[in-house]
Amino acid sequence: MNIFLKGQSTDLSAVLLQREKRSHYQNQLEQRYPNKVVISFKLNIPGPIKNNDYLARIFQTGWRVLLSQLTGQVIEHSRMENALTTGPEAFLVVAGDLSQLKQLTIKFEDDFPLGRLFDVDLMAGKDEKYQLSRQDLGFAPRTCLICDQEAKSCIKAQRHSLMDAYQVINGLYANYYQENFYLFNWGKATVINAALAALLDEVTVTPKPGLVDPASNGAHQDMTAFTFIDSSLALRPYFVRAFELGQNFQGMDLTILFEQVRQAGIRAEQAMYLATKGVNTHKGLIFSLGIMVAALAQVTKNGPSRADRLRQIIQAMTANLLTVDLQKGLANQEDLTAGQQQYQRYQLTGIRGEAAQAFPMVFELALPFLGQASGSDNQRYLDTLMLIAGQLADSTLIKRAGSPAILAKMQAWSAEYFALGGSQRESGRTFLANLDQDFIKRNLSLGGAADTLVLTIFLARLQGVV
Ligand SMILES: CC(C)(COP(=O)(O)OP(=O)(O)OC[C@H]1O[C@@H](n2cnc3c(N)ncnc32)[C@H](O)[C@@H]1O)[C@@H](O)C(=O)NCCC(=O)NCCS
Ligand SMILES: Nc1ncnc2c1ncn2[C@@H]1O[C@H](COP(=O)(O)OP(=O)(O)OP(=O)(O)O)[C@@H](O)[C@H]1O
Repeated sequence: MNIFLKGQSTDLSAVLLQREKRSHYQNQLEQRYPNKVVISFKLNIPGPIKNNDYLARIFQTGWRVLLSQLTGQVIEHSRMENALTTGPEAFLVVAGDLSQLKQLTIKFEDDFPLGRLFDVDLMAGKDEKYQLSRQDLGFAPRTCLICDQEAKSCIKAQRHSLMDAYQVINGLYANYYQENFYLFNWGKATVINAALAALLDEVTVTPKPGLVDPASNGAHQDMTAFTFIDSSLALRPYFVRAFELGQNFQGMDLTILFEQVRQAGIRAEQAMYLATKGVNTHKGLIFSLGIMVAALAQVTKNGPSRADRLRQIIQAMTANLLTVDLQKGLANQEDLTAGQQQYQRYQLTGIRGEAAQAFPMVFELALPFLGQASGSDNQRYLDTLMLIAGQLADSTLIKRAGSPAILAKMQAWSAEYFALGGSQRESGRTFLANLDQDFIKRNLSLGGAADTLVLTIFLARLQGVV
């Protein structure tokens, strides 16, 4: 893959002019916010092509990652220019200590896999040291993209060809956005924020067939979008707990970690019912997102990791799940849950099967799709939801329809939606609005697909692709 085949060329004079503009703007910001730190954030791409869809994607990913590292720091102002042929660039004004912030941005440039493609500059007006260099803080100067020498000396000596640089950048791009994607060792605050944001994102997506959204409570009489807000916030301590359980777990037998999360999940269900006055808003997600958060914390506890390792942890955690819940469980219980009934009647494993296979719908279908989808966030999420709904054995949908025959119909509705252009076209949007009305009339809902979308958004946020 070569990401430099498209895009408008720029030239040295445009680059120099833009540098002037940046420096002018940075000074203006310094005057306006004399006690704050001004961060200038841009890509650092050699050659004439400095902006195109691929480079913009890298930029957005980096921006997301940087912002997520700044959680807790007050951001006073930000500005972003995406469309410049000289490359996308952005500014942030942040409250905080200059040297701490500099360390954070050095970590971003050095440890984040796409970080070497960025240039992050910091300035603080009041500080004695107006700008800090890497060397001031005891860090080595930036190394060249291609070899281990100092970047400045390679540039000066013109040691490498542009093609060599392109090859490295193409490699970084392919490596980062591949299916087996990179997982940064995010830390608790970032992961919990991503989980809560994903819950709130999903309920905000409109119009979803039969589901609760801000415009309609769909085929759910007992809840509105507000109920989901209350429920999401009530789950915060549970996700913190799930993260801590995952991070602290030491043993070899990961089914024990799963049991610990499940115990916490049972308490979280009570917290949910208390917050929603007895309504089931997030039962499925207490289970699936709890597993995901704990597994992520476990797999990144000693440093960055990758999606396939995360999936291995999830599989190991849930190794006994189907046997315990669906085989032994059925023999001992009188009141079977919807999921258990569906296993008994149709051998469908539902949410437990998804978890035991480490969420193939999320990792193999929805995430790669969302990463490439275009349009507004709402459009990308609607398309992703409809893609999931066309393929998932959603136990909520089956329960409400009274038969798994609904799955073939759902597959056909999903295919029709995409044939009509999906969220990008008026015809697709009209189809979806009608489907929503139809679902409401027939009391159908897509609870499992909605949950799968939440898991997808959670990971996409951490990956930086939304
Ligand atoms: C496994 C869970 C989700 C219960 O499943 P149950 O059989 O009651 O319900 P059911 O199968 O209908 O699904 C529950 C929810 O999962 C979601 N869902 C449904 N189908 C799917 C699917 N194919 N993929 C992903 N999510 C799905 C929906 O939101 C649905 O409402 C969980 O609540 C549980 O383990 N309950 C037992 C008590 C417990 O241990 N609680 C603590 C939970 S950690
Ligand atoms: N935006 C959403 N709107 C509605 N349901 C959602 C939404 N997002 C996720 N869901 C999931 O759908 C489930 C709700 O489905 P449903 O109302 O059929 O479940 P139930 O409470 O088990 O059944 P019933 O309401 O028939 O007693 C929730 O547990 C939740 O996980």
